[in-house]
Amino acid sequence: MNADTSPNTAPSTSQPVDPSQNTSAETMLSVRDVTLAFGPKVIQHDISFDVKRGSIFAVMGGSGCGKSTLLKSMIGLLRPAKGEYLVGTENYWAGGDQDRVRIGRRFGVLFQSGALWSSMTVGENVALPMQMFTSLKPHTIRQLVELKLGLVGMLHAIDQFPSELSGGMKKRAGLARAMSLDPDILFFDEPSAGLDPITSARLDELILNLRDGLGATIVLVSHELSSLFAIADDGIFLDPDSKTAIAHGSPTWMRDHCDNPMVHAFMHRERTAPTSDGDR
Ligand SMILES: Nc1ncnc2c1ncn2[C@@H]1O[C@H](COP(=O)(O)OP(=O)(O)OP(=O)(O)O)[C@@H](O)[C@H]1O
Repeated sequence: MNADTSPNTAPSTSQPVDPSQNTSAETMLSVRDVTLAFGPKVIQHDISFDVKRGSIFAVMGGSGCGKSTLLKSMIGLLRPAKGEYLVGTENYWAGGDQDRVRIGRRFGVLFQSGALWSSMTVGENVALPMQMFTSLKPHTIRQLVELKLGLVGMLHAIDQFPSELSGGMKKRAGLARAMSLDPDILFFDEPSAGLDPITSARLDELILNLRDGLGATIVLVSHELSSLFAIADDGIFLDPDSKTAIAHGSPTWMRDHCDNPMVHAFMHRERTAPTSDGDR
């Protein structure tokens, strides 16, 4: 991302920006001057960035800075106090509920826990969005479920219940369900949380395969540095003190070239001084 001031690409603040970003790729999601708040409590303000088609975009920052709040807002669970989200050319919050439901169908979400229905098999979990939102016939749904589970290496577990799965398998099954309706954008909340390093590395590989093999566009929240360096093409770093973005670029660029002390410390796993909110 360069410091271009065209409305499609420019962060509104003067944070350090990675100059190596591909600004010509199609923008799938544009976050424009967004402020997030719970009542009078502002969590982040004036956040702007673009997510490009076929890229992996990471929302980064220390604990409590507002990563999950931003993700929640991007998937339509929290209306921003100010600013807008453009999904392709559509303004997510500008229309009515029906418009939001329609646009939201273009999103697939993988929650931290996998969020599978415990009383349904893996196959039934993946089939559910298709049964709810399409008029596909049962045998077509079954074929699609098998396809999605095959993509994440979980076809063998189609008839198992979530309680029979390991943490990594639950994530994979959750991923298959997130892809159930062929979303334009996948959102992952801490995909590696709770996984051992090997399982986490396998999940990273799978996420890269989805990007490279299917051209998936992915937005994720993570503070797993090894995972961020391995998979993310672009990202934003949120600061809990100034309550806005303080760097914009790939995690490797932030690690190697960003001289903001907070970003540098985070990317190099250094301790920073406790802030007013305590030692995060
Ligand atoms: N429903 C809510 N009402 C009021 N404040 C909230 C609410 N949800 C989150 N917050 C506050 O918003 C801030 C950001 O929380 P959030 O969970 O988005 O941070 P995070 O960066 O995702 O943290 P972590 O990395 O620890 O998961 C925190 O101060 C939190 O207490």
